[in-house]
Amino acid sequence: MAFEKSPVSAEGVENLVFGAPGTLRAERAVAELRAGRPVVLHSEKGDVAVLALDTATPAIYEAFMAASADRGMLYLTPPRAKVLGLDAPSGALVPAAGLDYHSLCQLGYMRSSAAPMKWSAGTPLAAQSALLARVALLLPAILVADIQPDEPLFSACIVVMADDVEESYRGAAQQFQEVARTPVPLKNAGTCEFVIFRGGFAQRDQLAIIVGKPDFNQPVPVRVHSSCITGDLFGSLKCDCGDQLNSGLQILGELGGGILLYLDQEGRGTGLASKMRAYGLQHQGLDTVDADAHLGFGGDERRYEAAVAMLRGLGVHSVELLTNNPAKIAYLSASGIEVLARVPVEGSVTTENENYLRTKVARSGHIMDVDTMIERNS
Ligand SMILES: Nc1nc2c(ncn2[C@@H]2O[C@H](COP(=O)(O)OP(=O)(O)OP(=O)(O)O)[C@@H](O)[C@H]2O)c(=O)[nH]1
Ligand SMILES: [Zn+2]
Repeated sequence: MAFEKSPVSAEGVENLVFGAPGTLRAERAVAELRAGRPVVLHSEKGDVAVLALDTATPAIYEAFMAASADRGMLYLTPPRAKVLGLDAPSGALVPAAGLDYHSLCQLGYMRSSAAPMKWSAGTPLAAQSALLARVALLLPAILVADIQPDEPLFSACIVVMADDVEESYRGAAQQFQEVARTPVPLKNAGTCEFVIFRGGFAQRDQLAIIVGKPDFNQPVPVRVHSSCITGDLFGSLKCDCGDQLNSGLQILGELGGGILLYLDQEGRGTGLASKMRAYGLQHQGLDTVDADAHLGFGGDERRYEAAVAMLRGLGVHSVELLTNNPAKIAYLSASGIEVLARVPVEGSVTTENENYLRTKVARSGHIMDVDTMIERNS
């Protein structure tokens, strides 16, 4: 049979090759920020040049301030502003002119910092810029400078539309494709099927592990587990993640099979570097939530679009969720995955993780009874 080629427009080719343009811009901007280069965020209300402190250097900072005629402002996210004692529910903007790079970092994310004397309320554009830095797995401490759309000194920068980042989490941008599926024999869970998905914003490969032979016509037991390299891989005693990973796999087997989604979301979505910085602050006596707030992060920065897309890709619409975290149940339910039951997944309590577990209950609403867990272990 003759194969008829359909003509492809230039725009069609671009979409075919590069994906949705908004997502592409956001992904390029993320790469630029990680490389320590500024990007421009554009909205109808104006443009801002953005620089992430995490990857900048004193020289880049000085060049940024010179190019923006000293208009650079340090954006403090709402949690960071609160840590500094500011009443700033939308975050705060602090003029950077006159501050050297070290003082700026001090104010942006370090522990011993006094509240700034001069500040104004944060803007939506600054908040979107900080979101971009977070997606880049950088601290949300950023510099923003109002610029003209045609400002020549920033003309080489990648321009992102203000809505690109949030849009990238939605709709077509969240399509995942299964790229590999293979059996892997696991020590404690028998031979499982490892399914690799690719897609979504930032294009990280994600892993679904099918334990046993779950019945996909019934609610499927599912564990949505966020990566914790310290706990899962190295057996760190500071958290319960490694235990939860193992008991999660075991419970799935006992329930007749199920799925474990292993999400690339180190440090509750803040990234490994920020998690280790937070550990540094925890060694100084802060709890897990306050340590993250010092760095400018909210209590939990994770999103579960990838989990929802993978479940859909596997043909799962109704689940029994293995978790102690009500936020996971709420997120999946709001995304159209029916959560019919919750199955608790507990790790063991150690001297090193007891406070962490109690903080999860007291400040993050996790459903756990730490005292009963201690009694059961003893
Ligand atoms: N920022 C930060 N992240 C941490 C810390 N300790 C562990 N984590 C991360 O916390 C997340 C824990 O993931 P999960 O076990 O899936 O989630 P959970 O919120 O405990 O919920 P359930 O285990 O389902 O009850 C992982 O991303 C870890 O890397 C910490 O002290 N600070
Ligand atoms: Zn952990």
